[in-house]
Amino acid sequence: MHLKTISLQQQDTFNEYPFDLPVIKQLETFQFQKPITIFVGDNGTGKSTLLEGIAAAAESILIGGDNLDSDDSLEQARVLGEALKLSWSIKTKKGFFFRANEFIRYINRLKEMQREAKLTVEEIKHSERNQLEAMPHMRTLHELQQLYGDGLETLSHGESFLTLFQARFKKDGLYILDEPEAPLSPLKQLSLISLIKEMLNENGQFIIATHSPILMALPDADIYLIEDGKLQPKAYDELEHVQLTRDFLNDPMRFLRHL
Ligand SMILES: Nc1ncnc2c1ncn2[C@@H]1O[C@H](COP(=O)(O)OP(=O)(O)OP(=O)(O)O)[C@@H](O)[C@H]1O
Repeated sequence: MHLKTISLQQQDTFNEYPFDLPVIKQLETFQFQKPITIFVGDNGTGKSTLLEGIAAAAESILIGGDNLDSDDSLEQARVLGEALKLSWSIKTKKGFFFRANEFIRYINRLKEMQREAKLTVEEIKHSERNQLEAMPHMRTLHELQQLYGDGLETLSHGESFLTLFQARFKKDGLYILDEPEAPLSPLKQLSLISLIKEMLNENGQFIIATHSPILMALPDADIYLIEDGKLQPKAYDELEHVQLTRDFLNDPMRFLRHL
């Protein structure tokens, strides 16, 4: 465990986003008790906002390796981050903040980088230019290959996501994951659970917002439901996400005939 508590410092005004959100207004101090903390809640309850604020305050890097300052869409997150006070057992700089949309942009950027490097190497090979000019591009290709294997170009978003996670997980990291299930099939969500379990043995800490009943079942996680602006500890079986999914799968028609 790295991050122990987050506290919201006194604000002058609570009538503007993000401070107007009930979950932020009522935050006071929240204590992380276990290496995996899962935030659950209906759409719009503020899970992403909360995670973004924590990521900003923790100075997390984005999955692409940039810091949060480089992303305009995270401006309010930075404001919230400044209002949050964090306490650590040992502060870590390792880990990352993951958001599905940003990840897809990042994967596309990597693929583009690889494509361009390949093209440039080919061009130089078949030209009169000094062949040493190809070196930096070959280095890029080599580095991408080392990190992500041979398949980066052809992997789907879901496949590259897991490859990338595997490549990026480092010992002692703090991982803040906002709906990591987004590109993943149920089977791949199980692979993600297995990866997360491995990282727990490497002293990883995970803070996850999810709608996935599969990820909510991560063993030994603390689950908090955001409801009426409060963060309420819940057992897996008490969660509406789980109950509703279970009931639906048991008898889809029971639900569908009423829609
Ligand atoms: N930049 C913004 N400016 C103003 N309001 C915002 C901004 N970003 C989010 N909100 C509002 O804050 C509320 C909480 O949004 P947030 O994305 O944190 O919820 P969420 O629980 O993650 O939702 P979901 O499960 O749908 O992803 C929503 O009502 C949203 O419209």
